[in-house]
Amino acid sequence: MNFDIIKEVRENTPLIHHLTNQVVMNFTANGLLSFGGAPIMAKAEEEANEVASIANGVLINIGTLTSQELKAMIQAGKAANRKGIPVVLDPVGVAATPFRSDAVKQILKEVHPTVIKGNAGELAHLVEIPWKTKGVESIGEGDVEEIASKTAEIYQTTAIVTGETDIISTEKSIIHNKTGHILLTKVTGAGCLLGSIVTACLTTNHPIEEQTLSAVKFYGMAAEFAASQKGVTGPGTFLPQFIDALSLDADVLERR
Ligand SMILES: Nc1ncnc2c1ncn2[C@@H]1O[C@H](COP(=O)(O)OP(=O)(O)OP(=O)(O)O)[C@@H](O)[C@H]1O
Ligand SMILES: Cc1ncsc1CCO
Repeated sequence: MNFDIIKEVRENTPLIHHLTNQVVMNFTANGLLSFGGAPIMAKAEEEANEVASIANGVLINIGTLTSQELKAMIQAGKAANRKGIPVVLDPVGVAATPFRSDAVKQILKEVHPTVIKGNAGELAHLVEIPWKTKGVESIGEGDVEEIASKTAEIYQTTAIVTGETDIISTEKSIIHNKTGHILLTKVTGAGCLLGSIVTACLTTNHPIEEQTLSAVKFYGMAAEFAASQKGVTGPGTFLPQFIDALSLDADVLERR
């Protein structure tokens, strides 16, 4: 974990253009603000180019996708690629319907994501490995490393597969992260907010292995810290503590 990456995000407050789902917009904006970034939620095709061109990073999350939003995602992703700023793709629920699956194929044809992040079921679908899913959730079991490395290889990107152990695969390396807390699976959008935090970390000037590992590790440490706070008895009491913990220094979380 490279503490400088978290520090740099906070010094620079990168503007992150979110084309994300309706379920998690508010939670994501609050979580990113607490972490030290600047969120803007903008999903109209009419402004996709302009917003992406003033942003430092773009997050594309297809959780509640519509055909109109798909056009905006492609525009914003292409603008980000042209500008050379990071693009993170979170193919939420991609295995659930042909509409989502076709949409992600179209995005991947036109946009090159810096990182593809999702749970095992989502990324397994992208690399045609059979996996059990239930809506937006992954309920299967199997070789998660294979899913991560195939995603990285096929899409020439860095893959993050989230779960009890997060797996990061670049074209050259596989990294494991074990921080996290089971309560993250009991609140909606924990994966979605992580996508935003990963995007913010990608705006710093460090190797991608360090940026992605620092993001997932810090995020898991914040969850562990929040869950250990007095009065946390379940998902509802965990949430505000988690938002608070995202604003802390990494060494404070580590000393827990
Ligand atoms: N069993 C677990 N124990 C600890 N942490 C976990 C566990 N499962 C997932 N996490 C953590 O929860 C966060 C979200 O991962 P998850 O795989 O649940 O995302 P997701 O399915 O995309 O979530 P969502 O769709 O709700 O946004 C990650 O930081 C991950 O490390
Ligand atoms: C529950 C849900 N449905 C579509 S997006 C979303 C948020 C978590 O992925």
